[in-house]
Amino acid sequence: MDDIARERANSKLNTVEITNLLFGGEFIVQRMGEIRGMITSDPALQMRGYEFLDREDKYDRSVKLSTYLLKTKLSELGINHYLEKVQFFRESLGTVPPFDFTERIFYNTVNGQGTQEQKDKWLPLAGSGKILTCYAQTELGHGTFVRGLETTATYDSTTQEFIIHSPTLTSTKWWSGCLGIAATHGIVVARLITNGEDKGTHNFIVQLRSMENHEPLKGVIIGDIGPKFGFVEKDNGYARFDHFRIPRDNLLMRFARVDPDGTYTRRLSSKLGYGSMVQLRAFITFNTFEALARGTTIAIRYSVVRRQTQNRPGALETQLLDYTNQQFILIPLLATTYALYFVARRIIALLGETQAQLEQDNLTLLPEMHASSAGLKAVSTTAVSQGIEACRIACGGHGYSQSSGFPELYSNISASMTYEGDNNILLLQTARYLLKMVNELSHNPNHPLSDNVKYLTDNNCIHRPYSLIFTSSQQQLSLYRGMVRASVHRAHARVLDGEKRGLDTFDAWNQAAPELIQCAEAHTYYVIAKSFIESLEMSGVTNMCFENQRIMKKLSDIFSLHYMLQKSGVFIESGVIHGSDLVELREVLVSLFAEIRTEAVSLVDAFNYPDFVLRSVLGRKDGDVYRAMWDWVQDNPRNKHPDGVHPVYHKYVKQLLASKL
Ligand SMILES: CCCCCCCC/C=C\CCCCCCC/C=C/C(=O)SCCNC(=O)CCNC(=O)[C@H](O)C(C)(C)COP(=O)(O)OP(=O)(O)OC[C@H]1O[C@@H](n2cnc3c(N)ncnc32)[C@H](O)[C@@H]1OP(=O)(O)O
Ligand SMILES: Cc1cc2nc3c(=O)[nH]c(=O)nc-3n(C[C@H](O)[C@H](O)[C@H](O)COP(=O)(O)OP(=O)(O)OC[C@H]3O[C@@H](n4cnc5c(N)ncnc54)[C@H](O)[C@@H]3O)c2cc1C
Repeated sequence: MDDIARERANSKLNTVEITNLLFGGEFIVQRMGEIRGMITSDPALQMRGYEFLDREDKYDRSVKLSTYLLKTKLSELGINHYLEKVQFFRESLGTVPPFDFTERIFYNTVNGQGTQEQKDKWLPLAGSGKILTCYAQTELGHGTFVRGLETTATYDSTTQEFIIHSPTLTSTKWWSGCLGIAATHGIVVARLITNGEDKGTHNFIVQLRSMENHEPLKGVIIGDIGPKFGFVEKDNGYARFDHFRIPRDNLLMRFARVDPDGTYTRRLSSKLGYGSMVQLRAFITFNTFEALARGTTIAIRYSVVRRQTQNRPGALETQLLDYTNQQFILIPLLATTYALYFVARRIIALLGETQAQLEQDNLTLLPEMHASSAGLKAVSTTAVSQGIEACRIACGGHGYSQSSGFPELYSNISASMTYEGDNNILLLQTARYLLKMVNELSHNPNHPLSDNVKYLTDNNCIHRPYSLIFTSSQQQLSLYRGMVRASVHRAHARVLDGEKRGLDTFDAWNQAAPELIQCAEAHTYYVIAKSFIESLEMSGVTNMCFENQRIMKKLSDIFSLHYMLQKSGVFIESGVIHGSDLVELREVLVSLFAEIRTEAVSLVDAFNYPDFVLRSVLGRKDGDVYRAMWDWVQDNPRNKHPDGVHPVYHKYVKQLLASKL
C-alpha cells in the first residue's frame, strides 16, 4: 500500500459526514459532484497547459469560456441557481472570472441600495450577463478615505440628469475589476452635489460603453491598469469622466433621493451607502476558508507522500508530516481552516439578520455587523495569506513551482488583505467600536452589550485560574476574555493618556494605533475561537459520529491554544497566564498535533477538492506527485523544440559561444 492510501486506511474518521457538514448537506454535495462531472466531461473546459499561457492568452481563454458558459452551457445543463453558477464558473475557468459575476458587487449594490423599481430594471440585466458590470469606488488618490473621493455627480434639474465628472488627475477611478476591458456599466461612487450643496459620496449606475459596438461612450475614458502582483489576466481598470450625463434615476435611491427639482432627502444613516463593502467583507471570510482549505490540502497530502532523510539505519526515510516542525506549521493551519468555516457561517448569518432588520428600518445590528465583518475580514485574510505562504514553504522547492498551485493561490489571496479595505484600517474600525463600548459603559454600567463583547463586564475572567486546564474549552474562553478585556482597556488607556498629555483627538488615536490594532485582532481571535467552541454544540456537529466529534474538539483546542502560544506575551501581560505555564502549553499542543497527525489526510480529503479544481501536482489525491510533475513539464513550450534547441541559441548564443576570448 502506498503512503497516502495507508493514511486513509488508518483513519477512523467519517470523511463524508464532514464534507456534508461543510457544504450544506448530502444533497448539495451530490449536486456539486454532478456539476464537476459536467465540467470534466466537456473537452472545451480542460485546463491543461494553462500555466504556460501569457496574460493576453489567459484573458482570451477566460472570456471565451465565460461567454460559452453564459450563452450555451448553463441553460443547456439546467444550471440556474446562483451558487451552482458560481461553482460552475469558478471550477470550469480555474481562475478568477473575467466578468463581475461571482463577486456580484454591482448586483449586490443595486440589490441593497436600489429602490424596487431600480432592482426590477437592473438586476435581471446584471444577473443574466446582458450587461457586464463593475464597482468603481477607489480613485488614484483615495481608496481608504472614502469621504475624500473627488469624482462629482452634479444634479442639473433642467434636464433631470447628473453630470459625472473627474475634476483632477487623482479623481481618476482606479483598480475596479472588469472596468478595463469588459464592463458596459458600473456603480460609480461620486460626491452628490445638488442645489450647490455637496451631500457626500453616493452610488450611481453609469453606462460606460456602447451596447452596439462596445466603444467607450463619449465623455468616458477607460483603460486597463496593467499587470499586477496576482489576478494576472483580470482587467482591473481606470476611468475618467468629462461632464458625462446620466439620468436622475441612476442614483441608487433606497436611502437617499434627489427629487426632480433637486431637493435632497436621506433616510436612516449615511453609512448605509457603504453596505456593499460590509456584505462583501462577510463573504470574503468564507472565501478565506476555501483558500486555506486548498493550501492545507496540497501541503498535507504532499507531506505524507514526500519522504526526506533516513533517520534510522535500514528504515525508510521519514514522511515530512512526521517531523514535529512540519506539524507545528501545518496542523494549526488545518485547525484554522475549520475555525474559519464556522465563523464564516456565523458572520453570513449575522449579515442576514442585519439585512432583515434593515427591511424594518431598524439599524440596531449595523454597528456590530460593521465591526465584526471588518475584524473578521482583516484577521482571516492575513491569517490565510500568511498560512498559504507557510504551506508553500513547507513543500520545499517544489512548492515554488507554478505546478504546485501555490503561486496563483498566494498572489490572489494576498490581494484580499488590501481590497474591500486595507486590513489595518479595518482593525482600527473594530477598535473604534470596542472603545466606544468602553466609553458607553463608563457612562452607563448597564449599557446593553452584544454577546461578543460581554467580557467587558465579566469580572470572573481577569485572573489566572487556580487550576489551569488548557484543554477545557470553558477555560480557554475565560483566558481569552481576560486577555481581550485587558487589551481593550490598555488601548483605551493609551488614547486617554494621549488626550491627558494635550494631544488632539487625531494624535491621541494615532499614537495608540499599535494597541488599537492589537486589541481588535485579539477580540477577533476570541470571536473565532468562541464560534468554533460553540459550533461543537450545534446539531450538524453533534449528529456526527463520535470520532468526528472528538477530532473537531481537538481542532478547536489547537486553534485556541496555538494563538495563545503565538501571542503568549499578550496573555501574560494581561495576567491570565504566567510565563511558567508556557512549557505545559507547548506540551499540550505537541500531543494534540500527534493526535491530529493520523487524521490529517482525512481532514483535508473532507474539503472535497478534486484534482482538476485543486490544480496542484503536489496535492494530487492519489499522491502520484513525481509522475504528475514530469507530465506537467512536458507541456512546457520551452521543451517542445524538435531538435532540443531553443531559438535564442540561433539568435544570440551561437555568436557568443563562437566568439574568441
Ligand atoms: C453564499 C454566496 C457565495 C458568494 C460567493 C462569492 C464570494 C466572493 C468572495 C470573494 C471573492 C473575491 C473577489 C475579489 C473582488 C475584489 C473586489 C474589490 C472591491 C473593492 O475593493 S471596492 C473598494 C473597497 N474600499 C474600501 O473598503 C474602503 C475602506 N474604507 C472604508 O470602509 C471607510 O471609508 C472607513 C470605514 C475606513 C472610514 O469611513 P468614514 O471616514 O466615513 O468613517 P469614520 O469616520 O471612520 O466612522 C464614522 C462612523 O461610521 C461607522 N462606519 C464606518 N463604516 C461603516 C460601514 N461600512 N457600515 C456601518 N458603519 C460604518 C463607524 O463605525 C463610525 O461609527 P461611530 O461614529 O463610531 O458610531
Ligand atoms: C486586486 C484588487 C482589486 C480591487 N478591486 C477594486 C474594485 O473592484 N473596485 C474598487 O473600487 N476598488 C478596488 N480595489 C481597491 C482597494 O479597495 C483599495 O486599494 C483599498 O481599499 C486600499 O486603499 P488604498 O489603495 O487607497 O490604500 P491606502 O489608503 O493608500 O493605504 C496604504 C497604507 O496606508 C495606511 N493608511 C491609509 N490611511 C490610513 C489611516 N487613516 N490610518 C492609518 N493608516 C492608514 C494603510 O493601512 C496602508 O498600510 C482593488 C484593489 C486590489 C488590490
